[in-house]
Amino acid sequence: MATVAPTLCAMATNQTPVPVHRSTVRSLLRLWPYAREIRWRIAGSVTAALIASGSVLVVPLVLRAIVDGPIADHDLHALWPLAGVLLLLGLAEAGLFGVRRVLVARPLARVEQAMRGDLYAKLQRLPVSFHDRWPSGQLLSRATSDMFTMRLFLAFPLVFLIVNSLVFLTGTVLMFTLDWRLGLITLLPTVPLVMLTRHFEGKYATLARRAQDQNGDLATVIEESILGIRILKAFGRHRTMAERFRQQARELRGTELAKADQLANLWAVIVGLPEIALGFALALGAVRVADDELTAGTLVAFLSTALALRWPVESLGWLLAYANEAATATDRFFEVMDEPEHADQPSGHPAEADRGIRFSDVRFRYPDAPADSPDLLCGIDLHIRSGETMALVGATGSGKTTLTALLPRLYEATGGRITLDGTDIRDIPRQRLRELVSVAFEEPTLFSATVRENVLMGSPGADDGRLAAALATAQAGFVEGLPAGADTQVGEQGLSLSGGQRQRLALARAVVGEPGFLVLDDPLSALDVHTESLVEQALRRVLGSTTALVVAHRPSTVLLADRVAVLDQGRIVAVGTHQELLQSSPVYRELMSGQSGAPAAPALEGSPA
Ligand SMILES: Nc1ncnc2c1ncn2[C@@H]1O[C@H](COP(=O)(O)OP(=O)(O)OP(=O)(O)O)[C@@H](O)[C@H]1O
Repeated sequence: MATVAPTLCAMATNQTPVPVHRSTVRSLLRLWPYAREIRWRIAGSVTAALIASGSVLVVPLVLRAIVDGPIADHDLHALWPLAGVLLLLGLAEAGLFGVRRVLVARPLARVEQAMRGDLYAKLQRLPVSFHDRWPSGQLLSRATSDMFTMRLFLAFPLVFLIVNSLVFLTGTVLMFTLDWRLGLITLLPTVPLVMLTRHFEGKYATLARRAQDQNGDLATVIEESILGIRILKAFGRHRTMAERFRQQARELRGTELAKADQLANLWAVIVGLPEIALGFALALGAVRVADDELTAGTLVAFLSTALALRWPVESLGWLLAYANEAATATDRFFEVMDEPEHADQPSGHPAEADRGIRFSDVRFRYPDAPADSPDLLCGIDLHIRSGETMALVGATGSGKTTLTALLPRLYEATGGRITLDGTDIRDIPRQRLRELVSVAFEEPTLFSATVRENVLMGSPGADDGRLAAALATAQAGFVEGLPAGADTQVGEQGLSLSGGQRQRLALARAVVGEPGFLVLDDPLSALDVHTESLVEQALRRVLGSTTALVVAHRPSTVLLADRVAVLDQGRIVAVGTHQELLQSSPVYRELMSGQSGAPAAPALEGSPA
């Protein structure tokens, strides 16, 4: 038995991530590693769109030939071949735009799949502390709407930003070739347009980012409302939640309207200025045709070219807007992908010879804990001998769940070391560590899958015999009564099962792999007294062949353990058998008498202690 005097933990500082700002182009360039695989297809798509758009620019030249030739000469026979050329140009344009779409549609779906797969894998690898910080809706919107925005950018705006710029340049050269004076007039609005789009880009990028973040917040509210629907209804809080939803939706609508406002202003200028310039060019052109300085055919060709350039210029507004949205979506995607993962690095400490689980001067604080608050765990020293079951007791909020989460490295200890059979857990590859250490938490999470899949998650290779044994240990006989037995689908988060049933399946999942080390966080809390005692009997057999740490809120759970450790003010203040602690530890006595947030204990006669 050991008793340690509690002392207050030292303060530590909080860390917050620093946001990174990039230009639109730099952000979009980060998509290259994904787009590289289909670069030839994108190039093919650009080429097809370029030829199709180029064919539009040939039309004015054919028109000039028609006006100055067959029409001026009243020669109908010469008209038909030229009309045929116009028809062929139209067909080629339509066909090539179709080819462009075919070239990229499927490969881009693969790119999106790869990016989403990488994001999902990254989310799986990131530590629990990351998931504590990020609302799930923000992650959801990154994996869905942002992904869609990036794919659409690669499919359409990227291609047409390149194609339309080249068409604009070629068309401008053509207009200057036809008549440089008219060309100059038509080109005049370019200068104010360039300045305006630069100004627009900055403003629109801010709004696009805000809208995407608000989308994520909205997704969080919806997700919480659906997952927590029972609580909301039970407490009559659905109206409050609905108001929160409406508020978020209003904010998002406001931002979307502000975006539309910006785009409308830009569009008005982009469409308006060139039209005015074209009006002047038309007036000057008509005067010059009247003065015989220009042929009517050339004027028609010039005006058709200018009109053909309307689409490349007008599309600029929304192409830029879309590029901005894609850039912010890319930033949001890489904000997650850039998050550091904890590497499985060797600690450099020599392996200890002692077996079992050993916590040595282990410290921990949550990353988002207030800077002036003390560490939650501040020097945990505890040895659970090999094959021993140790109960962990402490007042509510004392950090018991947190301490157990350090063992499978769901959180990283901020100081000290934890060893399994003498090996520092940081020296054990994460995958292997989680095979060695099985966990069942107080709040049992089940996935939308069959009972079998949920339980075998704890040991993917296990056969039906092991599954049946684990279900028997957890007294989960109710599974046989389910419509398809172990192959019955349990709903999202197992909502179709009762709390006690879910808890038993989570327990079965923890024991199915016959783990060397077992961590149970109050595993029997949702069971009725009869089932609890049956599970205890079966669990005792499992605990006999493993080294276990069991968080105990109830005296009956303490009975499962060989020894008990008392957690108080961030430290283990006493370790011993139940009887020893009742005599020597005032904190334990207080906890067991139910005066410190823990349930009252009977005398616990007959305890294994
Ligand atoms: N993810 C988190 N981020 C920040 N603080 C947390 C987080 N999880 C828990 N805490 C805080 O850490 C403290 C200890 O929590 P923990 O769940 O470990 O206590 P516990 O002893 O298991 O409590 P209980 O007996 O009620 O289950 C609490 O004050 C809690 O608010």
